[in-house]
Amino acid sequence: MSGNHSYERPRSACAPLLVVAAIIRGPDGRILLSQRPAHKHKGGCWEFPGGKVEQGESLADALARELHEELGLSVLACQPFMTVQHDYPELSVRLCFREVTAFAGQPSGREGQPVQWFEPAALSELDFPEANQPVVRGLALPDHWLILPSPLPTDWHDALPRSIQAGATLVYLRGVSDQQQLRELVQCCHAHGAQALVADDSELAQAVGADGVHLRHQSALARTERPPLPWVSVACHDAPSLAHAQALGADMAVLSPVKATPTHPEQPGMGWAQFQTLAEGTPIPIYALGGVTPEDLSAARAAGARGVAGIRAFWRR
Ligand SMILES: Nc1nc2c([nH]c(=O)n2[C@@H]2O[C@H](COP(=O)(O)OP(=O)(O)OP(=O)(O)O)[C@@H](O)[C@H]2O)c(=O)[nH]1
Repeated sequence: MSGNHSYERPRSACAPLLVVAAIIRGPDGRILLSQRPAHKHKGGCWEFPGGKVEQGESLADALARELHEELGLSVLACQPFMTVQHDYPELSVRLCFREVTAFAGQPSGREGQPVQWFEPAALSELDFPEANQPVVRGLALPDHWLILPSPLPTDWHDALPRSIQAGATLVYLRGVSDQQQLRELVQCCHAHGAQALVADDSELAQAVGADGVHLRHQSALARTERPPLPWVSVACHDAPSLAHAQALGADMAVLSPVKATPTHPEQPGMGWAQFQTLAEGTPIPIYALGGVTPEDLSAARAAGARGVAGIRAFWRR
């Protein structure tokens, strides 16, 4: 904690307040949260432990300092998770979330703040600062998103479970028109612990037992309401489509193309810098698509993505 407890928007500059916050998972998968003191901005809300980055301090140093001061923990390893920019009426914040993958010490609220471990599924019931919503939703999503190759490879009975086991626990079942085959694909996803989305059609999703829909670009633009399903994703290419995904109440967006792909070599790709600008302006978990492989996860996270999506590079034959 720094000594300055004021949270008024600085009069001279409107640069967002830079904050680093930690997603700390215990060995049992629960997540550590602390409760903000009543007198502070967003007092009484649960938060991911952290605080303001001081002048000249790196994010890693700020995180290490805050977790030591607030919880008595030493950070041994961490990686970017998501970056969220949010405008409260009274101040703008740029929240850099880091996933702490190794730490030493027993956490305790060293400043008298309540701290508690929560099951990930319990987070959606808690009162968080508004800026945290994309992260709370993002925590329920996987790092990897698999888009089914089309036409469906004949060896899918082996390759789909292998791809899910490699981490793609969200699967977009595209390009399959046969309902019976779609049902089998959904069952295969569920049997291996993955959720399944179908393209655009919520009635079809319900008929085949899928968990949601992925709205293609034009189909999303033609809608004014969110389909009534647990998961809704939207294909986006620019700021207006991301804004529309947000207005629909989508749970996530897939932003493409990040890089040129063999199928669309004429499209140059927006690159990570533009991706970052778009992702940070959008309060929805965003997946990077287009010439991206599972190995791009760190670059994608550093650019504010929740994860990476793809076809061939995510398909394990
Ligand atoms: N630490 C933390 N801050 C958050 C989260 N979400 C969120 O909107 N914030 C906002 O980010 C800002 C962080 O400031 P802070 O009060 O925690 O900073 P600090 O530890 O340096 O405290 P200080 O005021 O005692 O110097 C606050 O405006 C807070 O409302 C979160 O999950 N964790």
